Amino acid sequence: MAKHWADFQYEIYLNGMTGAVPRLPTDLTRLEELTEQRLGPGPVGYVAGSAGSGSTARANRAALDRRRIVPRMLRDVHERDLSVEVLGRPLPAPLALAPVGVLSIMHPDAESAAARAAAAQGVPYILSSASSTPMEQVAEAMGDAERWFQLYWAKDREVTRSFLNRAKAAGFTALLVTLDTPLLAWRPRDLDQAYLPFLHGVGTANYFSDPAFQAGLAKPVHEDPNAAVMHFVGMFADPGKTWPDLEFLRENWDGPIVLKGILHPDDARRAASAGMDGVVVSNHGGRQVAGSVAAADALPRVVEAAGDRLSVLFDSGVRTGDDIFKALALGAEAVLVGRPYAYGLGLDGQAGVEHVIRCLLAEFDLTLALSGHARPATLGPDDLIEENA
Ligand SMILES: Cc1cc2nc3c(=O)[nH]c(=O)nc-3n(C[C@H](O)[C@H](O)[C@H](O)COP(=O)(O)O)c2cc1C
Ligand SMILES: CC(C)CC(=O)C(=O)O
Repeated sequence: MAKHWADFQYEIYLNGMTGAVPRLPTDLTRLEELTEQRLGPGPVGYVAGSAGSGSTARANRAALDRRRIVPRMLRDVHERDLSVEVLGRPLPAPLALAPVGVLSIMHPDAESAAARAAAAQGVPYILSSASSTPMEQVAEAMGDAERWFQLYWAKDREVTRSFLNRAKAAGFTALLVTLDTPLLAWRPRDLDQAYLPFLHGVGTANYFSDPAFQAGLAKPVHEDPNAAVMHFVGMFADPGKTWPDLEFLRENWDGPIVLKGILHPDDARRAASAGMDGVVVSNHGGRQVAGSVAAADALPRVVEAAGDRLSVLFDSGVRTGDDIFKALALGAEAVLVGRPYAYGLGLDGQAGVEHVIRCLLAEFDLTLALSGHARPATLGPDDLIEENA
């Protein structure tokens, strides 16, 4: 019998018989405010912030909220199985932790704690290129648990080649290449506080520990850390890249490659033609293009363009189990969640991240059951209506 994630609900109630209540709220939309109270506006501002006036982040939420579930009755949901296969890998549920860099601004155990939480709950951890902990150290914290690597595609080919070799050697099985961040967007919350973690050397661990990166420096990192930071800023992304450049990645990575940040169906078609394995429909949680299409509004057209040639994953705005239901009903195979687990980490370390995963999946399991489904595979567009469409 598959695990029933919904059992977390009764675990909480039964613990309550001895006077215990959850350390963190089970409505995950409350985490941002709590984290800000606990950690102050600087770091939380970086995590919570988005591009421009925040219209894309708001649109992400509105597009999910506007879609309403139409539950079905009497369909035997007694035994349920949330497991799915994504990129040829069996997953216990259609959820992975999104790549979120610079996590040491939230908690000293940073990515290692988040990765351990993902491993404990069995969901894939996607490590950011801009992590505050070197990839080998995070991999070690995870044992043989499922891990994927997110690539910021550097200007310097040798650094990219070196990252791919290191990630492979450290057991990362899939590569997510983020395409929506060739430049850092206009982010007023960070600008108004003049706060950017990278300038303080946070989020540079993979680079500073990399022989190919070090080869580009006049002096070792510890002798001139400011020069190392400026070298990172100048090379971590490359606005000059075009579609034919993907060949280099295909040649240097033999596992699945997924393009993150796809919103237009033609870009999904190009991804398939370029031999990619999947896409993440994402607007980077509203952090890049202000005024962008909401990720959930872009999803159906990308799913149609992808056909059976690409795996389609989804992120940007997922906060609840019913959001996962909606993304899957619109055609995503799985979702990634970003900020909520970063807040969980900030509030309670590894346990906080595990709390976020368990809440999301318990609520998804219950939403699935209460709407007449025993498995993610039976979800489809008929399960939703769009208000005011
Ligand atoms: C603080 C922060 C750092 C992030 N760092 C990265 C990163 O290094 N690489 C990447 O591809 N996406 C990064 N993202 C974007 C996430 O992977 C994901 O697309 C986004 O958070 C999803 O939206 P959500 O936060 O609403 O769940 C970051 C997001 C946040 C909030
Ligand atoms: C700009 C990156 C290095 C980090 C990131 O993706 C983000 O802050 O959204």
